[in-house]
Amino acid sequence: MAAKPDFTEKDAVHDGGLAPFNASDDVPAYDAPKAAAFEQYDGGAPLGFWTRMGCTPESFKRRTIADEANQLNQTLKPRHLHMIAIGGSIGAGLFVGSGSALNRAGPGGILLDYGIIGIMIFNVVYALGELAVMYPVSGGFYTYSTRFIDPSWGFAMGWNYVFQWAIVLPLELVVAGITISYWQVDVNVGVWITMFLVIIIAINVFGVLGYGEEEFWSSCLKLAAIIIFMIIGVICVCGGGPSDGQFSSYHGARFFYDPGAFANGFKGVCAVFVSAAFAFSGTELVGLAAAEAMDPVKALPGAIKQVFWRITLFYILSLLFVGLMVRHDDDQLLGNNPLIDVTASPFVIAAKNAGLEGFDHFLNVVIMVSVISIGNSGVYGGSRTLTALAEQGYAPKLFAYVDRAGRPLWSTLIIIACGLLAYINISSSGPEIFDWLLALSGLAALFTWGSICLAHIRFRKAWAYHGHTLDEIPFHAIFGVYGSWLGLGMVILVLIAQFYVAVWPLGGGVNDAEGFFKAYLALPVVMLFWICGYFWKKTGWLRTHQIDVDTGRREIDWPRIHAHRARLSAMPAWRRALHVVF
Ligand SMILES: NC(=[NH2+])NCCC[C@H](N)C(=O)O
Repeated sequence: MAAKPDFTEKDAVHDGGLAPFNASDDVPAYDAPKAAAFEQYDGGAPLGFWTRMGCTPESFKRRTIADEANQLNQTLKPRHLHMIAIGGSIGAGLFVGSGSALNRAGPGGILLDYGIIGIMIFNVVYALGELAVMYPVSGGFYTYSTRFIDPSWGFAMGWNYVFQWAIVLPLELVVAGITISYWQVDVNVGVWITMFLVIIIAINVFGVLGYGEEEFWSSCLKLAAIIIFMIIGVICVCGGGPSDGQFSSYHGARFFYDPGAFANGFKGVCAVFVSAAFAFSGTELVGLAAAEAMDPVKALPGAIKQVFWRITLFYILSLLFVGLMVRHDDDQLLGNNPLIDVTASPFVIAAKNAGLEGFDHFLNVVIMVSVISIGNSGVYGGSRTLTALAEQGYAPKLFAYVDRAGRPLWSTLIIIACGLLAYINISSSGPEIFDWLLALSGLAALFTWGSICLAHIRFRKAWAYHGHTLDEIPFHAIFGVYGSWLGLGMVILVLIAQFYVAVWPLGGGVNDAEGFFKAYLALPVVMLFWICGYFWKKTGWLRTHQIDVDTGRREIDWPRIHAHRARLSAMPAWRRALHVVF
């Protein structure tokens, strides 16, 4: 192993009295958890259980704990982070939206689309992990853009992220309401929307723990559903389906030949990138949640590795089976709205075609739970980012208020208030408005990911410039800076592909202005924020020598890391390879 890197002063503190390295630990344990103290005390006074849970009037008072940079709780356990990485914010985009994607691109096309976005997000999450282990983030990874790219761009990215989630919440509430109509209950969707909104408010009373626990269980449910779906898929494709269904004899990959692997050729593939991006968006939340974890340095690398499973199991394998079991020219795929009409879910259609009684109902429940969980992720992601913006002076100070239960009170309330937009869907112009919201949020995610990659690239450059070595980085992005270049390059290509279909849409001809902006609205929105940020902060692109890589670095327990690295390099190659993905 390489020589011990230059220690910072902070690290020197750790050189005495270290806990012995625990060889049975599978993930590196770098620094000691400092969570418990935040839980029990606030400004010196011990808090009661219900106050910490956010249920007493006392909980709503302003928190005044010592760590000024992070007033949030640090209570998420590794299991929460792991499940957030595996299944957090998977929902309508995958379960329902993939139907219209299949229709537009064909089974081979969607594999290509989701595969490309998958490789992109894989690199994004690793880049984010490397940065988050180095620099503790309190509530917003857009701060990496501020620090390493350009403060005005950081401003734009922060607000862009808040808006993405603020508009996703009402969207998910509507989808949840519509899942119920699958059972043909004769009750106005407004009633269901209200009910789901109340559920989300109730979860948020418990702050980050409510979010963590809800994501944990809903991800378990999603994981179970996907695994069941794939087992059924294997059986059906091999011909073991019920005798009254489509899969009673060997089926194989025939839909890849007839009607074909690609539906609209190259253009079809280009047209589906944004739907795929929408389905993947939220994967980056694990980096945000790290700020509220007990021991992020230990838990985050482990959680980040789960993203590989998320991409392969949830997206690639499940869509492979979808493509094997549903014809891309199946009329049922043409729902009223690509995301909102649950009957157009290819998972439901596959089960129906197989003649499996009841599976569609089960999937419908899964979809309903997932979309509520994403609504909740929306409240989480939006409120934390808004709080961080306020702390940095990029948003009104009011939103920096964190109460004694560790909840960013006003930011949470304002994002929940955006959920009320769901009711406009009930009016006749509702679906039209939703098309716009959807277009906005899918593309917006691409800007977030691109800037995470760019921030990582800039960080590595400045890191070397200031004379640091790679050994001083506790957790490395798996493909290093090349991974981030790949991620960034893919984001740019996808933006170009989307531009191409925005101008020359699938149906043929040239798009009108409305159609173009529907497909590309996020760009002017981001640009607007960027310009506002520029006039406000009056700063531009940061030169390498201007980038400060030392302030606010996490205290790292180096001897432990060295012990861990030594242990790793002593392993046989196959175990090291396994260690990369498990
Ligand atoms: N920030 C966002 N664009 N969030 C949207 C999350 C959508 C979620 N991935 C889904 O499949 O429904």
